[in-house]
Amino acid sequence: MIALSHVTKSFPQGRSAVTALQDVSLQIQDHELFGIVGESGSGKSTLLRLINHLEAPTSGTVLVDGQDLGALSPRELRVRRRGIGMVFQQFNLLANSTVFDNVARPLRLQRRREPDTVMQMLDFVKMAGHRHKHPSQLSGGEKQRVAIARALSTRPQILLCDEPTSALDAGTTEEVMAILRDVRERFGTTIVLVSHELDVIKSSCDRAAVLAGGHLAALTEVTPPPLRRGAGSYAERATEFLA
Ligand SMILES: Nc1ncnc2c1ncn2[C@@H]1O[C@H](COP(=O)(O)OP(=O)(O)OP(=O)(O)O)[C@@H](O)[C@H]1O
Repeated sequence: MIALSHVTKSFPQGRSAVTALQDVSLQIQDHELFGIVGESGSGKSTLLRLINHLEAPTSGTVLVDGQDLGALSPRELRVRRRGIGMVFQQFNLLANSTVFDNVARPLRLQRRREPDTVMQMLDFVKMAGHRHKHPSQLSGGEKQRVAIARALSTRPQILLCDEPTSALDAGTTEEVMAILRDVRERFGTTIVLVSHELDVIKSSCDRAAVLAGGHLAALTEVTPPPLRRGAGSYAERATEFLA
């Protein structure tokens, strides 16, 4: 479980400070697909970065499975972070490495050579056939699928996704969201998904936090849409969309 309790995060700015999050308390359960929505600047990315301790809270506590990551030594934190994968809007793939090498990299950093694991992950995101290509030869959706495979290569219990579909068109967005739903089904991963796109959160999340100006404006169950976008025939989807 991820538990934030009365978390405030301020960034110094000149002589004053910007408060990105103000007294936020929430819990994310294991295996949940949890959304974080809000307008630009509402504190979504900051909340996500607090979970793997890329940011430290100014006050309050962030516990992951009961553990305060801020209390760990740098070495312990590095080990702990292996259990928390991350996916970004701009994919962050290494341009000079092949698809295979990009996915293998987190394992190599742990001195693990597991080509079978890399291929399993590439199979899972349906990119095995592209393993010898470089990122510049891929579409945006393909790059994001590779980035997801890379994040999964070390089998994290938690996957943090920061606007993973914001650089993608609608059809590709649904493909990537379908993969994230499959990740949760197949591996039981807890997924925290930041997006400003309400339909992305609506299509996939169990619950969502709504942020406004750094405050937790609402914490809500998400009711799935009657028909998932991308599911059903074109005629069904067109009728649903237009009705
Ligand atoms: N490292 C930083 N230094 C100073 N201010 C920061 C820093 N990171 C975030 N902020 C400020 O904190 C506030 C929240 O930023 P954050 O990136 O969390 O919002 P967001 O909801 O993710 O926005 P967006 O959707 O535009 O990415 C903003 O006012 C931002 O300028």
